[in-house]
Amino acid sequence: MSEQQRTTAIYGVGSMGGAILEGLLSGRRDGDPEVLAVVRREEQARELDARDGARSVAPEEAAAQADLHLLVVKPAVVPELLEQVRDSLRPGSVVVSLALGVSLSDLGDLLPDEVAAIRGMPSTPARVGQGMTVLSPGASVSQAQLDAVREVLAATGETIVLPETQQDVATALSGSAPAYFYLVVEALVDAGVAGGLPRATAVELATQAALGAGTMMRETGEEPALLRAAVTSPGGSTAAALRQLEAGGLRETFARAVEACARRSAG
Ligand SMILES: NC(=O)C1=CN([C@@H]2O[C@H](COP(=O)(O)OP(=O)(O)OC[C@H]3O[C@@H](n4cnc5c(N)ncnc54)[C@H](OP(=O)(O)O)[C@@H]3O)[C@@H](O)[C@H]2O)C=CC1
Ligand SMILES: O=C(O)[C@@H]1CCC=N1
Repeated sequence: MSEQQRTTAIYGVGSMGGAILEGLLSGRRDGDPEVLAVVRREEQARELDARDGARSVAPEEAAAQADLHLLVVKPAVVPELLEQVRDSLRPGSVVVSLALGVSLSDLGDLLPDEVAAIRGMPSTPARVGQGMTVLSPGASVSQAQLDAVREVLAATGETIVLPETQQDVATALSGSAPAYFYLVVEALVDAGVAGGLPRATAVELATQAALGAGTMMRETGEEPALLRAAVTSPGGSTAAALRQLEAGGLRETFARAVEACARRSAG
């Protein structure tokens, strides 16, 4: 995949594929190739064609034209899609499967030898350039191909390379994890409303607390436990709240949630 002429195709523009597409489009510079999108519905194709920088194409056309193929269909659709496009894929191109539980071994069985495969796990904050994609490259992926994939995905947020054996638990801490944080904010908002706050105010306060806590962790690099201790004044309100969360089994509940998520990813 050359640095200059890199065409990306996205197969499946649903929740996750749509988020990646938005991230890629917002990072697109003048002169960059269009992002090719493979969708099934006419109406969705028309909407995409109306977007600057995107073009809907048939699967075989995407396969023949793109250097980087991002599969963002449901896991069960991956085999039939690759069956459809495998003979059109160009040698030297890279397929990144972003589907839960689809292994490098599965991809190897479905792809020609001269097409490299990467297993990945993205997250929906890709839509606002704050995603994380966990990448596990197959044995035939060159450093140049991996670098090129990371460079394209940079428009959607961070990337990290991990061994495939860590993909299932990484999914529990990354791809699925935004949902846990939304649930926490939802629960806080409901509690705030019960305490008398207008809903919009409760949403604003809880969202800013989430954003502030995330930014503090990222920018200070401090252990979360230390940051939490700094909020917890002796004999104060935070200590009273944390005691209730611990009594409610928060840590054990998260441990079980992560185990269940990883188990589901492992199939
Ligand atoms: N949602 C998330 O946060 C994350 C999802 N993923 C992975 O992303 C993948 C998609 O998940 P998600 O976006 O949530 O699911 P969605 O159901 O929202 O999206 C799937 C999309 O694939 C489309 N599709 C189905 N078959 C084809 C086909 N043959 N060719 C082209 N498009 C097709 C569907 O189109 P139509 O609407 O017409 O049926 C739909 O738009 C899954 O494999 C999931 O594991 C990974 C990490 C996070
Ligand atoms: O729930 C799912 O299966 C997908 C994979 C990770 C996040 N969403």
